[in-house]
Amino acid sequence: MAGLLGRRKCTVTATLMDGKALRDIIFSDLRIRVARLTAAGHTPGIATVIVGDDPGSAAYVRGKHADSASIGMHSIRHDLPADLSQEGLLDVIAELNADPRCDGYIVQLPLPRHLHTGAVLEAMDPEKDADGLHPISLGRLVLGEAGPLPCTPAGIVALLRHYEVPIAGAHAVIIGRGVTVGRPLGLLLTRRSENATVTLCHTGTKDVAAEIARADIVIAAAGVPGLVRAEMVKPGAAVLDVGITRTATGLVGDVDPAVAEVAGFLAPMPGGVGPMTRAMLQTNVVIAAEKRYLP
Ligand SMILES: Nc1nc2c(c(=O)[nH]1)N[C@@H](CN(C=O)c1ccc(C(=O)N[C@@H](CCC(=O)O)C(=O)O)cc1)CN2
Ligand SMILES: [Mg+2]
Repeated sequence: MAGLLGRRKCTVTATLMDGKALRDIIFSDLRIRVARLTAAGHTPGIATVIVGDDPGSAAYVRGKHADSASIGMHSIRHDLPADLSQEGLLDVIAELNADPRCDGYIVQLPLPRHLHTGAVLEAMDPEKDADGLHPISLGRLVLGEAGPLPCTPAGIVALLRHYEVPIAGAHAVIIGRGVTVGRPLGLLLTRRSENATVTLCHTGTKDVAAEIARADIVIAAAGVPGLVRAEMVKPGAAVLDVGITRTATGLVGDVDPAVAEVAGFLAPMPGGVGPMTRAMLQTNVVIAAEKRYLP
């Protein structure tokens, strides 16, 4: 806990939600499933598409390939120049849609501003949508039908379940309405299988602190360093930090470390939700391959 809380004297009450430990458990299961597919004649494959050279995005993509190698999958990389045209990107998407070695793929977000993210996601084969961000996948989520789930929201629900945080009947406050986290997480937590009551906060929310104070579960995905402070949090609440801001001194989350003195559960950044995002991506690809190649 010293790394999390620095040198301040404090009394930690929160159970740390260890995303790396849960990721390792998930990867052990995926290794077995990948071996089964390989024995059946098809080694599953993931592909990534990244446009431009943003160092953060490049690091996430490297992580995705390292993860797939570690569970025995093969992977395909498309590292494309920042000035790539929309047509050029759609050509790569069409290639991956047709490639039988690729069971699932992602387009790393955000894309450069001149590219139309919605049109790119829509051009993907929904059966190969490893991120759960295709409009058909999001529509299935709205309708409560089976389909790939967006990785960060799915990872958050898996963490809450693993640590037996009560979700049904809980009041969950999500801060941030982005398409990769906040918006689909609201849909996920309000499914009958989760049954939470959700408040989705955003830049138009009048009093975010008042919303946080009422929450049993707080998910901070705003990208505002230290947004959630100890005095805002209901004692015993579960707090999950999804925010990542790159500063001169390193990465900073949306949750002030002193929250660990008040919360019942804390998923810190790093080491909480991030590794679960990675685990859910590999899971989505293995599921896609199983659907295609196992009876
Ligand atoms: N196509 C997608 N783009 C983006 C997604 C996504 O799910 N699909 N999510 C984020 C980036 N992301 C994966 O792509 C991602 C973010 C953070 C982490 C992570 O492990 N974070 C670490 C801390 C960061 C670090 O150590 O460098 C942690 O929390 O422990 C993994 C994946 C936006 N784009
Ligand atoms: Mg754009």
